[in-house]
Amino acid sequence: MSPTAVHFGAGNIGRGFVGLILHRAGYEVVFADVAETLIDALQVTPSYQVIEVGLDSRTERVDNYRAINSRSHDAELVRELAAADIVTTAVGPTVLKFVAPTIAAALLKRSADQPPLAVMACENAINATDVLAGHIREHCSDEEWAAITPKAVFANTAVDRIVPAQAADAGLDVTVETYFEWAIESPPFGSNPPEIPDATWVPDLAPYIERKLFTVNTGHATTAYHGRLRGISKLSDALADEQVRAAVEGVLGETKALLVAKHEFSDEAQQAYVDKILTRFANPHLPDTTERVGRQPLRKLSRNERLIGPAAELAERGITPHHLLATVDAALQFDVPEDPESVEMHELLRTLSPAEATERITGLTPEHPLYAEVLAVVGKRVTV
Ligand SMILES: NC(=O)c1ccc[n+]([C@@H]2O[C@H](COP(=O)([O-])OP(=O)(O)OC[C@H]3O[C@@H](n4cnc5c(N)ncnc54)[C@H](O)[C@@H]3O)[C@@H](O)[C@H]2O)c1
Ligand SMILES: O=P(O)(O)OC[C@@H](O)[C@@H](O)[C@H](O)[C@H](O)CO
Repeated sequence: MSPTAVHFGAGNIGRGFVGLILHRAGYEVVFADVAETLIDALQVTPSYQVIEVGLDSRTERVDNYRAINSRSHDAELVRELAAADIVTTAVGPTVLKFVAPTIAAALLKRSADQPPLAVMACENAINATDVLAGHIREHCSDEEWAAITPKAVFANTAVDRIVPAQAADAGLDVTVETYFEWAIESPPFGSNPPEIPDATWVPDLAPYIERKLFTVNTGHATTAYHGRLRGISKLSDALADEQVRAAVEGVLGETKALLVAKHEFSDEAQQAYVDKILTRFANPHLPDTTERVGRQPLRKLSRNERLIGPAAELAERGITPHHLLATVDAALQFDVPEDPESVEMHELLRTLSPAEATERITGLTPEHPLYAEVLAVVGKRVTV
């Protein structure tokens, strides 16, 4: 019988990356999602395709999965999780708090004789699994938490594969880039890591997740926000624009300086990583958009995220990150009525003073060396 992995979030990265890699590793994947139509489709469709586009394009078929509606079938999901080998998430960092109660209930129900459940959040955020574990902790009494901890292994991960929003007529099939990396910290598992041949096991995740978030995602966000300001919709077209490209190379030069100073990456190795990423963004076969990549600007402008995170650390080292500040300015102008965070951001810029908006949006306070620079940028966009 196959081992079982329950995966929360059957969206783009869920089907196009985490589900695929777990399937390849021999797991029966149980997708859990709140989107009824998606779950209904998975329940009646025995397989879907992952279409990798770019150099070495190929198509893979994923089958041997089941699907559970996590909104209407929580009890069934708790039973499934209590018996599973792995649980992963790709729901978005702000949604982790909503899946935590179900995982907490399953761990309480799980027999102490079973091997521990491997818990791995696959979100674009630093230490997302620790955040999930924190939410699970909030749902437990001290006694319950003490009973749960031997029954789970919490491991942080960094996932990297560009999976754009899919065409309306794609069904369950997912178009993705050919590149992928799933880095998982190995120490929490001791000598017993789960069998996932495509994973990269690392002794310390911090350099990997920071390099990923502050290079791939900082560069991506910069392409999206500057591209959108110039009226460009397709991500690869945005990077082809001379001014956008200069902005992206500027921010990646700044984050390179930080990453090289902070971690054991040489200048050459980090530049090679940057160059590779720029070719990934430029992939013309990938139908990615500035709207998707810029989504949820309040999350992206928050204190430890891809823009303010590295900018703040550079300022703490005495460097003014002019290019990152220009991207913060472009992000504050991201105006997409269908994106609730974009709407909320403009509401904040309409109703708060520059100081209030700076603290509320970026989490920076007046003592921080970056504060004055960011206040000046926010001040230009406040319309009170
Ligand atoms: N798309 C990418 O290129 C990519 C790459 C790496 C990491 N990520 C990260 O993966 C996560 C998901 O991104 P995505 O692009 O797949 O988004 P997506 O919107 O395609 O998928 C998210 C899925 O989560 C589901 N969901 C929302 N709330 C839920 C809940 N309470 N319980 C269960 N399911 C719920 C949604 O219905 C949706 O199907 C994000 O953290 C993102 O940053 C995305
Ligand atoms: O998913 P987000 O909103 O955090 O960021 C948007 C994109 O930058 C992101 O999804 C990338 O495509 C992905 O992180 C590549 O690995």
